[in-house]
Amino acid sequence: MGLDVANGVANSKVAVITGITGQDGAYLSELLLTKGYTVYGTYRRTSSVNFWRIEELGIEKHPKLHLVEYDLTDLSSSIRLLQATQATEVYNLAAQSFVGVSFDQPLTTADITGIGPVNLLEAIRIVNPKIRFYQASTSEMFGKVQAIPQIESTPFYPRSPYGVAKLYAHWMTINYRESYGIFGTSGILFNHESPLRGREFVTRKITDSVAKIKLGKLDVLELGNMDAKRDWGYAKDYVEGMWRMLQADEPDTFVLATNRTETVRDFVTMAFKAADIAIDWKGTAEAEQGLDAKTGKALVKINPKFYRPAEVELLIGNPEKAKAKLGWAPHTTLEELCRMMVVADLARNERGFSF
Ligand SMILES: Nc1nc2c(ncn2[C@@H]2O[C@H](COP(=O)(O)OP(=O)(O)O[C@H]3O[C@H](CO)[C@@H](O)[C@H](O)[C@@H]3O)[C@@H](O)[C@H]2O)c(=O)[nH]1
Repeated sequence: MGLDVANGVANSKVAVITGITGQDGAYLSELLLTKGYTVYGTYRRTSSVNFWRIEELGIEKHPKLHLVEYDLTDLSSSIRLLQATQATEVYNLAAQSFVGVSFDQPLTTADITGIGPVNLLEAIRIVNPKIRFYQASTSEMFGKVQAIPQIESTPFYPRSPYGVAKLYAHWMTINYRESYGIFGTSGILFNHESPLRGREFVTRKITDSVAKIKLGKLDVLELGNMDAKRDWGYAKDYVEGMWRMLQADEPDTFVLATNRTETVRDFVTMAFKAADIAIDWKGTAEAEQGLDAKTGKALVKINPKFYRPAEVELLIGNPEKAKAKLGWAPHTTLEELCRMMVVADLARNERGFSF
């Protein structure tokens, strides 16, 4: 039994976190280890598995962190995982999580992101129905939003194969809760970012590019739809919310968000500002450019290849329920988050880091 550092008591809790190589998997592992959990973090066999995130957090050699090869699309693998680990909590963070890719790979996305979680729910039903299950649902399920701001009861209207797949898994979690009494909780998380974000997502693409431009390693940042509005929070705040959801008395559905929305363009301006570069926006629609206010040099351009077949134009969530029932609130402003990411990417680019 480990010592729960936060509460000073013995902790025999065992968590399985699928998707340990991702941003949320890394932060959640760090959080649960500090709480004394034994953590089994799963990763998928690929030719180049990369643990740079848990290495950056310095937890890759933690004695209570075990890395396990596992495939979410395989039921027998899911059953063996729960039997072997004796898990008390399962956090399903594994997914094909890039919205843009889901338009090119809709069936793979459906398999991993939609049906994958049902393998875990079935495994829980078979191995130990008392295991608590967290499903990483998403604000992408709101898609073409039916109300502003979005809350737990807002009707869904997904706009991507990824959003549709996530919605299936979301309802299956609720269905297993209602049908079999499984503690299946779904967190509808709005966009959450950090220095550990992958560069395929827009915020990190921006902060990494801004750092490269500042250091003279890149001329121009090319983006798609800069009018899209997102409710961006800090991933570290959000994994705390996931953990709180599984400590509640009852399984439920919760929105985690900041209740503030900004355009991609605003985030670009903010990121350049964090690197002491002022941007002037010129032109309209496809011809829009961001110019260096001092030199007039083009630093940002639209490239239509980054547009999506269908777009989610506006997301903004109200986390009132999580606040009232879980005592959860975001603690990091978008300006602080953006600056943290730019500073990290400046340091990384200076030392030639490439993830
Ligand atoms: N990735 C990317 N997005 C761009 C670009 N240019 C504009 N965008 C716009 O930036 C917005 C955010 O894109 P992403 O950062 O890729 O995130 P997302 O599509 O909102 O999805 C993320 O958040 C979801 C929660 O709402 C998550 O579920 C999902 O896995 C992912 O983390 C989208 O409207 C996208 O069209 C670009 O060059 N790259």
